Amino acid sequence: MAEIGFLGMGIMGKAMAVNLLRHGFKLTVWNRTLSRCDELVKHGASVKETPAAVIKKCKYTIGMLSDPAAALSVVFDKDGVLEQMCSGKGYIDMSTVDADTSSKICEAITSKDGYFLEAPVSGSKKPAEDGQLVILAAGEKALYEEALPAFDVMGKKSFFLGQIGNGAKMKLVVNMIMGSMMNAFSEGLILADKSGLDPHTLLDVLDLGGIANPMFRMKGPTMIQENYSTAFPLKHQQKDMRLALALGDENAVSMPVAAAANEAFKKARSMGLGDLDFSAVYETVKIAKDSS
Ligand SMILES: NC(=O)C1=CN([C@@H]2O[C@H](COP(=O)(O)OP(=O)(O)OC[C@H]3O[C@@H](n4cnc5c(N)ncnc54)[C@H](OP(=O)(O)O)[C@@H]3O)[C@@H](O)[C@H]2O)C=CC1
Ligand SMILES: O=CC(=O)O
Repeated sequence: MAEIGFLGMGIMGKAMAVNLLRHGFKLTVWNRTLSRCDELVKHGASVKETPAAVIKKCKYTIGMLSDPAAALSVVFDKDGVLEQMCSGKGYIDMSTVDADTSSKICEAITSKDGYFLEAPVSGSKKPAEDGQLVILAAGEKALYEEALPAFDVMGKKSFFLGQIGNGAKMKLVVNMIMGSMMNAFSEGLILADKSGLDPHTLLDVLDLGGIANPMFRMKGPTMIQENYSTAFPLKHQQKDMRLALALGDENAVSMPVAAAANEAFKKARSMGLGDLDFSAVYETVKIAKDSS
């Protein structure tokens, strides 16, 4: 089995890489903060000191980075992906970015005769650990097919959505809905509490009805306990709202609900909650309640 490169050992990258190693894939990994690769070595990964060195060694390489700036930096900066990209090699960016960022990366990779695929994922830390992600790929079909054995380990379902940008857009639409739902859910929890109802009973009622969903089921109990242990960092959810709103701008789609949700996530960031789980947006609603 050919060795796969993996750039970015954050919450998601690490979970996805460990899962691949557990299933017998050989990986060479890199992370900006190199010490974060130590745990991967214990699971059998090799480490290189630059993205370029990973690309040189591997037939194809996956990137899982925080945001557009990070995704671009890893490709274009000194010792980056582009330096060793050449014919026969592939790069798969699984970060959540906008279609423009993905197109810039695609153009640069293909100008070096390399293959490019964008493949953002739906699903958080636990689905990444369990290989239960939903993969939203677009771009070079041949690279998609080459990576399918790895996608089948990382995810429960992979979609090939056609031309570059479609995977990025699909991911932003999904996360725009998720961020808006999280805000409505937070308001509901407070409204129940303020009206003299038990929020736990609200969770039971929700779970039996037409709007039952895994997010309410998983996040509800921890939010009531004010436990925001990070699975999906709030700063990344706000980035996704911002990028989704920009997509709305481009297409003249009015999104007042998403715009309000974005404001709540911005407020949470200004309160220093950006590194907590995105469910910590609940704190912005609680403040209003506590001060009344
Ligand atoms: N967590 C989740 O539930 C999900 C996240 N996503 C998306 O996946 C991506 C990764 O998320 P997640 O793992 O949670 O994020 P983390 O914040 O845990 O990790 C971010 C990674 O990006 C690296 N990074 C940040 N800035 C730079 C830079 N300028 N140059 C090089 N590397 C950089 C970090 O390196 P360092 O360690 O050095 O800081 C780290 O490896 C994001 O786009 C996110 O929106 C998608 C689905 C679910
Ligand atoms: O991007 C986050 C997720 O849970 O999906």
